[in-house]
Amino acid sequence: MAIATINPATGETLKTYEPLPDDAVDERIGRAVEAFRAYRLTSPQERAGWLRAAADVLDADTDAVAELMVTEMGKTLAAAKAEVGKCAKGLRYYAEHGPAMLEPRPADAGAVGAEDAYVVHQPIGVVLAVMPWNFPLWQAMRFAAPALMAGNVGLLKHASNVPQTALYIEELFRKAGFPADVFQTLLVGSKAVERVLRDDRVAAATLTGSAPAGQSVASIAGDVLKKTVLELGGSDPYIVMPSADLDRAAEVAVTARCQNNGQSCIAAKRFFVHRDVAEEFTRLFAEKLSALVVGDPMAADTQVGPLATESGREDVERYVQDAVDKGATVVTGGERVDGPGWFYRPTLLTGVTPEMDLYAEEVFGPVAALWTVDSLEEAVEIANSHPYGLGSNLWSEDEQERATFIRDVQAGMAFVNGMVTSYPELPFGGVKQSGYGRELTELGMYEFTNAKTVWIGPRSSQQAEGTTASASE
Ligand SMILES: O=CCCCC(=O)O
Repeated sequence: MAIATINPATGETLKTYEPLPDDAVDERIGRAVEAFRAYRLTSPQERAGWLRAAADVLDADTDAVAELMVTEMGKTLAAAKAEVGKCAKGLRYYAEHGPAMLEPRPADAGAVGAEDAYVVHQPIGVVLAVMPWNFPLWQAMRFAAPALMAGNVGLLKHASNVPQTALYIEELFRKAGFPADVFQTLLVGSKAVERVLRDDRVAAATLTGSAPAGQSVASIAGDVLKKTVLELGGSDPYIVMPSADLDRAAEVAVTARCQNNGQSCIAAKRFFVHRDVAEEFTRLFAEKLSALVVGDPMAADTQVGPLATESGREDVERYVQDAVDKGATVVTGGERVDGPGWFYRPTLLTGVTPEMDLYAEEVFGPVAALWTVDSLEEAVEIANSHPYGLGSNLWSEDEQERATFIRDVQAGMAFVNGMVTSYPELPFGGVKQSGYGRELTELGMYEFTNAKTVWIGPRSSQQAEGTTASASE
């Protein structure tokens, strides 16, 4: 894919970039290494100051950066502004809590015959971040805020369709006053990732993206024995039981499925509804989906903008057509919007069966697949049969059902009476083919630190004194 800004609302190519040649990439890695030499010695408080300054820069740049994201990948302007706000909040969160997370953790020195023993989290160096276009600012910040707080330096290989946002992120950290080259954007295609990851000067990598991209990065990293964190696809279940507030569950279902124009790894994609309430929930869900305003993402009243790429819309169309060919029913939507841009109508499908491609894959667009089930156990069993295990949602007032869901659902995140959302204050990540490792909180921060065990014995002088004292007793 060319490195270019192509407006998904019009299909117009606005700006193209030549990828950085290999020697320029090598030179930037060298600069990152130099930056790390000094940056690792800065105090957590200094880094917190720069993170706070970055949040202030974002506040000031909100309108410009939000418009840039809308132009590059088509999310609505309201969603883009909310994303900028979330990034500023995340930066401030790690500025406030990061220093405490990095305090040495004392161990039981007496139990190990030491005078002092503790664990100290030290930065590991240059971390490569391979990031997707769907939350072009937040996904990068979800990595950068804890990683920079910990004293690492970052190299960002962003998705090829958001080059201007990628360049803005480098500028953001520069404007915030971080030392030079602590965070650099590499405008390169995905083929360049292997070379960067194999470079001895790069310590680790994080990737948010597709399962195939994750497999590729994990296998290269395995070959050179480097740490990786992978946040891959999701096909989150959304289970609705008879005790749920159906109207609220349907309202949130619409947001959970259509957020970001349906293009989120943590979007609810498979809806399991108990037979007793299936008809009513389906009616409410379809009614609310079809009421969504689809259109120009810059317009204030738009709720669903275009898909980010032409090929992305073709994929969605293929999944829906395949399901319909194999017997699924389109309750609402099921078609593109005529005219320029890559718009697709919010869609509800029922009658989904295992033969359909969307059953075990991820549909990256506003398409909800609904199953009628007879019990929570049945819902969880079908949900768990999917290769992904990122987030999961349950709507129920029943304590026993909640406990069963939390215990049995195979997912990195379980949300009850709400929709899966990332918060700077909560760990984020999945299991199975959704990846491994965690982002955010101290768990995320520690992924890219060396948890160094420190054991300090008594000083020789003390030992000698102790020996003399006991000899004279
Ligand atoms: O595609 C993944 C979306 C994650 C969004 C988030 O972190 O909120």
